Amino acid sequence: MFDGLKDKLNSFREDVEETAEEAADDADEPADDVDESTASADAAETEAADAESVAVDDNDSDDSAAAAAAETDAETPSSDESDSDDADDSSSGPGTLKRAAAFATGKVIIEEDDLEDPLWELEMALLESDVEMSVAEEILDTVEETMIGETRKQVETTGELVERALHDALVDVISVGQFDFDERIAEADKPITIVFTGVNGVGKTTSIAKLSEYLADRGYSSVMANGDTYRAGANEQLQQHAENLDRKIITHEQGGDPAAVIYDGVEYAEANDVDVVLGDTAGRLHTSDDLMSQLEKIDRVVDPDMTLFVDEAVAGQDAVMRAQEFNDAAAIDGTILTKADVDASGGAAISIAYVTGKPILFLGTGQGYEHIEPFEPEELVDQLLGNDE
Ligand SMILES: Nc1nc2c(ncn2[C@@H]2O[C@H](COP(=O)(O)OP(=O)(O)OP(=O)(O)O)[C@@H](O)[C@H]2O)c(=O)[nH]1
Repeated sequence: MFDGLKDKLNSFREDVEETAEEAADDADEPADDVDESTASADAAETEAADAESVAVDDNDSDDSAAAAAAETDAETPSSDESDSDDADDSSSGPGTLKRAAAFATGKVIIEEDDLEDPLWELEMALLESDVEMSVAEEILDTVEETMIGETRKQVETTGELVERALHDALVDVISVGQFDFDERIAEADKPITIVFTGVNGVGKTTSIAKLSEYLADRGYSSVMANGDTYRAGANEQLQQHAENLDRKIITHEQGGDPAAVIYDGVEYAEANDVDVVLGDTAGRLHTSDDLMSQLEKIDRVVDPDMTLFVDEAVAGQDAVMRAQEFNDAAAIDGTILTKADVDASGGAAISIAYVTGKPILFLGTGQGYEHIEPFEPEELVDQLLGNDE
């Protein structure tokens, strides 16, 4: 699950560790930066250093080459300005002095310049993983804030600092709006009505069945109500799950009023002491306006206790966009993200809560009825950072 994202976060950590090591080496060994003999370099040596400075422009990470180039540039009037600027930054600027002073007292500093490349790489990695833009920016800001200018005793390694920064940044965006689903169910007056929204084919019907089983495991009875009266075959599909699980199902004819079906589900639950009504809805109508006005009608007629949006993790940015649209139209309370077991990117899992302001409550992790897991932000982040092994 989310292995691609996991790899990318890991390479960010390695990048920063490498950069910090180089920075610490520079601070520790200032003598390496300046070789007196270079000051009297003849024309041939100057040429060689110029060649090096070109290489430095191509690859900023070679600080000692930049320092050598700077020294030669100082002696060579024909050198261009930008070369010496580069060198100043990396070898003799106030940053290096500060860093050297900190290092001498057993502390390490990571500066903005050190992080520029790794952060850029991280941003690209997050976007490639389908993390939504505003979410990626929030993560980068938190990581940068945590790391830059942080002077710390060497009891915390760079690796640990990066991990703390990534952990905090990811938990911040993933846990937006989080609440305890089980507690909400336990405390609510029965019957509780939960309506499921989302487009067709993402695992909505299967998720209703899984949730019915999840509730049964916790001692709650449930009835299914098929409010997807639009799609041919929807009754049969939910019926099949109800039969498999031995649950009562309420259906109307195709083309009927979805609000009326779910209303009947509530009446049935009240009359038969059933704890939870699980109401499916259409994932597609003639127009999205029709779809949204249908959801509004269900809201008016049934006043559900919870509206859960269902989408598949593998849809990435599309799932994030749809979550936003459905939330705008029907004020969702949370998301069930299916097919997490076959999603490498993790972008939807990282982005949906931040974008909608409503939490992911469950992950679908397979095709079996037992394959539904409460969403635990801390656990997911530990897993992404490889701390669960
Ligand atoms: N791997 C995996 N497959 C899943 C998961 N959830 C659902 N599926 C599969 O996805 C397919 C579609 O699921 P459905 O529940 O039929 O989809 P749906 O959204 O209800 O479709 P409509 O009823 O058309 O809205 C089925 O083959 C499910 O077994 C999951 O968490 N992981």
